[in-house]
Amino acid sequence: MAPCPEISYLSPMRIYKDFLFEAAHYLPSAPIGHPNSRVHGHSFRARVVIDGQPDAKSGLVFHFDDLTAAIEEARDALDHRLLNEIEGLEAPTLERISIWLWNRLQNRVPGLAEIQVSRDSCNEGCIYRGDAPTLPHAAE
Ligand SMILES: Nc1nc2c(c(=O)[nH]1)N=C([C@H](O)[C@H](O)COP(=O)(O)OP(=O)(O)OP(=O)(O)O)CN2
Ligand SMILES: [Zn+2]
Repeated sequence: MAPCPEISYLSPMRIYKDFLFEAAHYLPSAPIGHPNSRVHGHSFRARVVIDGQPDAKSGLVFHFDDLTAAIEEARDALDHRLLNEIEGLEAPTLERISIWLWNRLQNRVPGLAEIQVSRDSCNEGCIYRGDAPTLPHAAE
């Protein structure tokens, strides 16, 4: 039977690495006077997930040293910054940060499957799995 094109193949092996960054932002779409419209800071947690099969010889899907190097470059661009000043993050929501990280890492991380960005302090997060069919923007 032919596979259903709407259900993507899920690899049986996933590896991931988490990293933290602290950053300031404001949400330009917030109403004037709302706390979200003023500069404030968050502690963010991000997770980079890779799908793949372990190499027959090395046993590795992707070496964590190489993943760490890619992450460090992206983390350095975010940590202790005003996110709104970063190209592509003019509206720095969890959703936009997830997309930004995906775009930043996809050429350096083979098998990139998912980016998660969360704020543990308020139990909120975003999971992004890369380019997908365009969805309506509920908040616009
Ligand atoms: N869908 C989304 N909604 C909101 C986002 C977002 O990224 N995606 N972001 C915000 C603001 O960043 C807002 O500052 C979050 O505020 P809140 O949930 O009240 O959390 P705190 O400011 O209390 O966070 P602390 O880190 O605990 O100070 C709003 N909506
Ligand atoms: Zn905020």
